Amino acid sequence: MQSLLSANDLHVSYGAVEAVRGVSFDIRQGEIVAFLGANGAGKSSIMNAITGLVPTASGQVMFEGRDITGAAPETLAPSGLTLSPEGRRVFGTLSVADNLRMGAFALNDKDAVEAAYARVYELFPILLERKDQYAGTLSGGQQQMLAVGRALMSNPRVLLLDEPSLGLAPLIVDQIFDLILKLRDQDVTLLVVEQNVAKTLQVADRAYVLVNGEVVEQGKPAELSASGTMQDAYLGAN
Ligand SMILES: Nc1ncnc2c1ncn2[C@@H]1O[C@H](COP(=O)(O)OP(=O)(O)OP(=O)(O)O)[C@@H](O)[C@H]1O
Repeated sequence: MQSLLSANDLHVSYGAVEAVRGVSFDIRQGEIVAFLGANGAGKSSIMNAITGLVPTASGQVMFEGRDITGAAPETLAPSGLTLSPEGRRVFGTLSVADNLRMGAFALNDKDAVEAAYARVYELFPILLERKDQYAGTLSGGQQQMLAVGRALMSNPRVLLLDEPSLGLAPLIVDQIFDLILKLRDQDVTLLVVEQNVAKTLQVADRAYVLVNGEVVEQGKPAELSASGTMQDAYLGAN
């Protein structure tokens, strides 16, 4: 399979804090790849560096054969790479439909926008039901669906999901993981950061385990679960 998104020796620093220390990865078309690790392991920093939200200190990020290191976030969505950030940052005083519309800024014709709405409303019927409601009045799970829906409005080929199940009730968590599988069936390649290790390993094709900003292990879920590294990663051992 062809490499779609990759990083080579990626470093991210915040002043003296070295959050990401020489991370390399390679994601191929059609894969669901997970980044796992304890709080502060550097997962969000990797996602944010890929999408230009935080500066890359050194290293290289490639997307579809192009060097996108340090590219501005607004240039990436039009090229097919979109992040659904941690914390469901929806605009509470805008309607559900208007929140979705913001995700479609990269689409330049009305038919494409309508098709994107139709796809998101089919994936999340509750958003259609609530389309005129202020996003701030949605439940946590619905706001998460809106955040993912907004990212999907740009028709990404690669979708980065940062902690999509965080703080959600078990039933909604199951829906989020079902959605990840459904999106893969729609040819979306997924990079998922998660703390819900068990669920994530049920859907992921491969995972990278991070400790203190470094990849300590990678492989297929069955290989990882069999080793003690995962446990160490979550206990914060290094
Ligand atoms: N804006 C920032 N300024 C300073 N330090 C930061 C900043 N963002 C993250 N860090 C630090 O960088 C390290 C990695 O954080 P990051 O958020 O990438 O980890 P994470 O694995 O995503 O954790 P979490 O699961 O808690 O979101 C942590 O030590 C964190 O405190």
